[in-house]
Amino acid sequence: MEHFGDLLAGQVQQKKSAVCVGIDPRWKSLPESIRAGVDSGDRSAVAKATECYCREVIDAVASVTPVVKPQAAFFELLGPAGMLALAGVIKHATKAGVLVLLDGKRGDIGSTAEGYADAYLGRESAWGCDALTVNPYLGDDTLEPFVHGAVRHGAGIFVLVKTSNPGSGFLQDQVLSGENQGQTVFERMADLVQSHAAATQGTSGYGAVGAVVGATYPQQLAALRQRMPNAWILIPGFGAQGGTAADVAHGFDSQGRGAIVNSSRGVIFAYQSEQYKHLDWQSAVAKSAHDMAQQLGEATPG
Ligand SMILES: O=c1ccn([C@@H]2O[C@H](COP(=O)(O)O)[C@@H](O)[C@H]2O)c(=O)[nH]1
Repeated sequence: MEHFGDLLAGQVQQKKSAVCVGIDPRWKSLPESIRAGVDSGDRSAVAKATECYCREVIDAVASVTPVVKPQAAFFELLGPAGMLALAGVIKHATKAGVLVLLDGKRGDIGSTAEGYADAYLGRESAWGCDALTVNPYLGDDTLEPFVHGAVRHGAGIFVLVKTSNPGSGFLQDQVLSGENQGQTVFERMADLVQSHAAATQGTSGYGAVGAVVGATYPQQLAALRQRMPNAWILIPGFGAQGGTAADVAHGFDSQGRGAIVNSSRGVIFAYQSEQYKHLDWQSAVAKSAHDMAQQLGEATPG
């Protein structure tokens, strides 16, 4: 079984791209040609059309995208039919040679966490994902089952450390007292992630346990890169949330490795922007992913 950290490193190297395309299929933003004739009140029909759109997005970006990140929320809101669509999207990406990182932000008490880990992680699991985002803020005991599950199933996890949203400082930037005096909550979390990443590292030097750090906090991203030398960093917040290529460059190591940068709306709805309006929607999506890969390549070291 290939080690997840090495598998991702291999894919990034092969495709010469650190782009992670986020699959957040908001129905109202889908191309007119996909929505035509579909009753927006019929969840089953919407889910089928959504799956169709997501498959076409994946085909358009597969050559330049080592990994896609379906956002569970946009499938869950379509009910059971949406979950079937999600399963179809995961299978399609896998067949297209693209790794699947499901953005489900799971987290619960240990025994339940074990259930989530076994449900989602690894190609043989019910959902067949290569990786999953995990919310660790219930405590270290709730992270462990995900770490063990990832190792057992040859998969990876990305743990929320410093999230991209404006309110992330409310809890994550709080300074601790006592044993860890002076550290912020997110630094303490980063140290926990690094210890799991080091313990699970493969030949690439990167582990099966990675971190989520927002592009919207470039200074913290730079510091966290140093603090977690063995952790892959998933960087959301590029594009639509304001993060730039110069901002995310801080998340890569000195050889330009160790990070993947997510853009959802900026890529999958590229046909809505002035820049790509002259293209058909699939070409607009493909071109924006290529342009993003180029921008990242130019901004990163190595
Ligand atoms: O800190 C975080 C963690 C996750 N996300 C998710 O990433 C995408 C971002 O979408 P854009 O359209 O590129 O803004 C979305 O699914 C978020 O839930 C994040 O933004 N920040």
